[in-house]
This record gives sequence, structure tokens and C-alpha cells, in this order.
Amino acid sequence: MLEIEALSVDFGPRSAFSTHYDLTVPPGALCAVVGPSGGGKTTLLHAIAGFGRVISGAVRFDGRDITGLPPAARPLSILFQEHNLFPHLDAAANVGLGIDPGLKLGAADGERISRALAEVDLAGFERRKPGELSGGQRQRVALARALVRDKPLMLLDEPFGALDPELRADMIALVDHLRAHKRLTVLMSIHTPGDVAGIADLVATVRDGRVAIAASA
Ligand SMILES: Nc1ncnc2c1ncn2[C@@H]1O[C@H](COP(=O)(O)OP(=O)(O)OP(=O)(O)O)[C@@H](O)[C@H]1O
Repeated sequence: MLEIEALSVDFGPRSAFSTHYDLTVPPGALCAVVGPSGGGKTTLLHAIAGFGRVISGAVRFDGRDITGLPPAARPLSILFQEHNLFPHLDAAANVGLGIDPGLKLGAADGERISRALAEVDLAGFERRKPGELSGGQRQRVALARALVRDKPLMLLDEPFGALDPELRADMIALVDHLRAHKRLTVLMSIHTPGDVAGIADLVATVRDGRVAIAASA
């Protein structure tokens, strides 16, 4: 269970934007985060991931307070808007960055990487560079990099917005399949709520730095 309680983030004295988030996501649920542009969806996901300065409130996962933990120590993986694949690294190395940013990887890690690529339907694509992949396949590599970390909570910030509607639907169906198969709790911000109709368990509407409505879908 993910619990966000009265969470407030500081953007410094020059920002007029204030936040106060409350949200509870049951274990294994897929929660869609929707709302107007500039409403605070990315800020919420960043705060859960440990980016940004939290000034008050708490983030708990499975009863454990993770508010003070550095990003890498949190039980989560992230896939943000810019998926930032490195063009000079092949798919396996790009996924390996999820295990160790310094790419000091052993033989067992190679198996983990291949497994993560297979989970996103890219078995055998290990040696392909991003320039040799389609846009949808690049998103799958980025998703594999998040999966390979084997963390119980996955945060996705508008991850498939650049894809056409059909590919977006495929990717969301894949995330939902992985959520069920790997028992992940998933928080995913999206611009088009229709994309998760019939898929999300919970829809959180974020505006003015708050969760205005959290409703079962
Ligand atoms: N580093 C920052 N410093 C100051 N203000 C910021 C910073 N990052 C974001 N903001 C402000 O916080 C508010 C919320 O931004 P955020 O990116 O969380 O919105 P969003 O709902 O994700 O928007 P979008 O749907 O357009 O991606 C905006 O008003 C933005 O200008």
C-alpha cells in the first residue's frame, strides 16, 4: 500500500506553486493520475521518487516511512517523460543502467537484462542500439530498464504520450499485464483519461497541487 499524507514540496521563494497531496493506493492497484497541465502531476511523482525538497508530510510504502530515503534506496522504479536512452549504448546496456548506473555488471545481470527485455516482448534485441529501434520499441526498452530493478512500486510519468493512440493502448495493456504478473503497485500520469478506461483501479485527479478527487474507476 502506498500512502501519501499531507505531502508538501518546496520550490523555493520564487515559486508561487504550493502543494499538499493526500493519496492512498491499495497494494497491486493501478492508479491513473490525471488533471490539467501544470496541476502538479509530475511534482507528485517526483516527490514520491525522492526528487525535490519535501517540507512536510510523509510517503509510506507497505507501512514503512520512506520520506527521508535517497531516491536509489526507495522501493520503486521510475519511467519519466523523457526516457533518456543513451544512443551509443545497445538495448542490453541501456537496461543494465537500471541495475547499476556505472554498468559494472556480472553474468547473472546479463540474464536479468534478457529476462526484462523478454517481459516487454523484446527477446533477442539485446544488441540493438536505440537508433535501430522504432519509437514503441524504444519505450519498451525504457520500461525494461524500470522492470529490471525488481521494485514493488512503479511510477510512470506520461510515459507514452509521444506514441500514436494504438501503440499507447498496447503499452498501457503491457503495463497492466506486468502489474498483475509481477504484483506491482503502479502510479501512472496520463493526459488522456480515456486511455486507462477499464484498466485503472483508481483515478486521482490532481489540480492546484492537490489530489482533488481519488475515485475507484
Ligand atoms: N523546479 C520548479 N521550480 C518552480 N516551479 C516548478 C518547478 N517544477 C514545476 N514547477 C511548477 O509546479 C507546477 C506543477 O508542475 P507539474 O510539472 O507538476 O505539472 P503537471 O501536472 O505534471 O503538468 P503537465 O501535465 O503539463 O506535465 C507548475 O506550475 C510548474 O510551473
